[in-house]
Amino acid sequence: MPYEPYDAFLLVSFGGPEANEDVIPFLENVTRGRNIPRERLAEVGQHYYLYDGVSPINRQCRDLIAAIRSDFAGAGVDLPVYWGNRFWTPMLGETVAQMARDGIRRVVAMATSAYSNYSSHRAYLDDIAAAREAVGPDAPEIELIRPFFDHPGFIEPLVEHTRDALDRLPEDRRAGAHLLFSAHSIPTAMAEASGAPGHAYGPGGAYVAQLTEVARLVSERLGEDHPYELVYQSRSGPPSQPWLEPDVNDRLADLARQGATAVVTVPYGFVSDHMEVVYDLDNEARETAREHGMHFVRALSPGTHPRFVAMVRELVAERAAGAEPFGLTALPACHDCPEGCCSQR
Ligand SMILES: CC1=C(CCC(=O)O)c2cc3nc(cc4[nH]c(cc5[nH]c(cc1n2)c(C)c5CCC(=O)O)c(CCC(=O)O)c4C)C(CCC(=O)O)=C3C
Ligand SMILES: [Fe+2]
Repeated sequence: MPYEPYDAFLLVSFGGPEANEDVIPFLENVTRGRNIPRERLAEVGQHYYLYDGVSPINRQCRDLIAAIRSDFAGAGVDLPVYWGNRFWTPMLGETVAQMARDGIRRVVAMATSAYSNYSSHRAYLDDIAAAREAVGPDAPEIELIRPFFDHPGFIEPLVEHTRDALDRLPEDRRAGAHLLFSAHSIPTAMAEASGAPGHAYGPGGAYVAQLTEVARLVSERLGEDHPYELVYQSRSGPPSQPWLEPDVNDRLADLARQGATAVVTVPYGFVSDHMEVVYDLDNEARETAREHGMHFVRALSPGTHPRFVAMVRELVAERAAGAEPFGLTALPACHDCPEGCCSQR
């Protein structure tokens, strides 16, 4: 049985290098037309070379696809699953061309990104539109499921993984351990332009409002009394351009000065433990914590948690039914970013 009205599911992700010789061409793809200093690029290249040029993100996409396929099969959802990346093979454009050759007409897609802002949402919609245009009139219709930041399928794995991380601290350090909810920094102008135009999200736009609510929800559901806060990581761009702060490393140093002895970082701005998590948290932030004599544990991101995988199917059903987006916060989430939504500034 096909799954009305769709005839395929498409995972759209970022892509990452899988060998040393992929690193520079990958970084060129990511930064084309972007204002990123050379030194930053050289530095980011080193993060990848440390892992023999292999980003974990493609393996994580393959694992997620395998989990989605078996979840679909178990629930009787008969949709072939395709995969296309914005910056590395399999490239989105080639996947859309393949779907056209396979006779696929209407596709439901998921971006590996939970929040609303230009880089996490609009850029995916724009790249899907460009890929369809390149294929021409035979290209399938492609609808994206909504940003899922406040769906229980995203929140519940985060709660569980935060609890697991707390359990990994020495027992006498657990009570009172600080939680640092970490998300990707973006330029403040991009943050302010995030979300639906005209909606009063407050300073930092939809992105900061969503991150603030999700940190509150996860720490509330944890049901333990840990001080928590929102921090940012992986800043890029020229120093003259303001990006969201505070940086995770700066906060770790402050907390140490204030007498904190144990910290759990929760990479809740990400769907999987890709390079920005394993390098920027597991290496850099861990080293900062070590220098300051603090215990440091990093929670897992949702990855292939069964609740997260089930969420994908639930959101496909939600989109198929044209139902109101269901979430655990009062923040609006649109299926299709309206015109002007999540614009760059
Ligand atoms: C919000 C956000 C997410 C999270 C949500 C989402 O997924 O959307 C994300 C994810 C990712 N970012 C990634 C890698 C990179 N991001 C870069 C640069 C940038 N990211 C930005 C934002 C985000 N990025 C921004 C505003 C820039 C500046 C340039 C621009 O204005 O667009 C650069 C260039 C070098 C540098 O500047 O760091 C690289 C290499 C990888 C792959 C990791 C791997 O290989 O495992 C992933 C999943
Ligand atoms: Fe990025």
